Amino acid sequence: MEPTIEVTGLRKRYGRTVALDGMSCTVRPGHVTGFVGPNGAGKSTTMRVVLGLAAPDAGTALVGGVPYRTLRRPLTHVGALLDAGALQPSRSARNHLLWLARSQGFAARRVDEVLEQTGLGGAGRRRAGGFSLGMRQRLGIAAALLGDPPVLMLDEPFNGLDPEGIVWMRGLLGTLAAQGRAVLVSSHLMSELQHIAAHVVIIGRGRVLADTTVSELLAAAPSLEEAYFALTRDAVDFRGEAAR
Ligand SMILES: Nc1ncnc2c1ncn2[C@@H]1O[C@H](COP(=O)(O)OP(=O)(O)OP(=O)(O)O)[C@@H](O)[C@H]1O
Repeated sequence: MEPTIEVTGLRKRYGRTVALDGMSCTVRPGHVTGFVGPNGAGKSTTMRVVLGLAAPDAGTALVGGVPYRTLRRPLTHVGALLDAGALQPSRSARNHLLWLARSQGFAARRVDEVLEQTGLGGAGRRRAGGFSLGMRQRLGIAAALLGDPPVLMLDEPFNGLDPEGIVWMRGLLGTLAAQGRAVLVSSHLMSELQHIAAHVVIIGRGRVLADTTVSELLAAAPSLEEAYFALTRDAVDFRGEAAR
């Protein structure tokens, strides 16, 4: 499977709210692609549509050229971190991952590998409900890595991480991309993206405002943050909703 995410002409309304308004972009392998935009711009909705968790009103979303729902053993194709809080609180971290692994026919050994890889080796038997936000993020990453997928889609993976966790996450994302995977990372932390992303898709009000390399943006603006502000000035969702 070619590690790509291709989104074409996605439209999605929730009642009167236009969440996606013709979203199109392609995420390619070998580098981290940053996915940024103001609150409510449509980042999570795009990711949910790619994963088949929300149905678009129009348009297509393909992973490696096919819709996610047609993938057999999907975790071997796409690893996703959408909501790190989405776990059974009474289950241990290890059992949470074992349950996922069994559903996909992975060996239990793989669970221990991803626990180690995410720094949770010593916490695997602790109740996930008692985890800090940063630990939940790590557990969410562990789940995303379980199937060793060529495509990763991570919604705000830096959330809740302490400084050591942030450095670790930077390194991990760089390694995953260098291994030839397609890595899509949404974040509001422009300075973080400037560190790790080679490509950025900037969105506003459900559509793409810029889909370009970080170096191209930095050639026109002193920082990624300033480039972002210039592009999104008129696309702040909850303050501009009436203008739609
Ligand atoms: N299930 C839903 N029901 C109703 N409205 C929704 C739903 N999901 C998303 N929306 C709306 O769709 C728009 C896009 O939301 P989305 O969560 O995709 O944005 P986002 O870019 O991820 O924002 P944030 O940066 O705040 O996480 C918002 O106006 C949001 O309120």
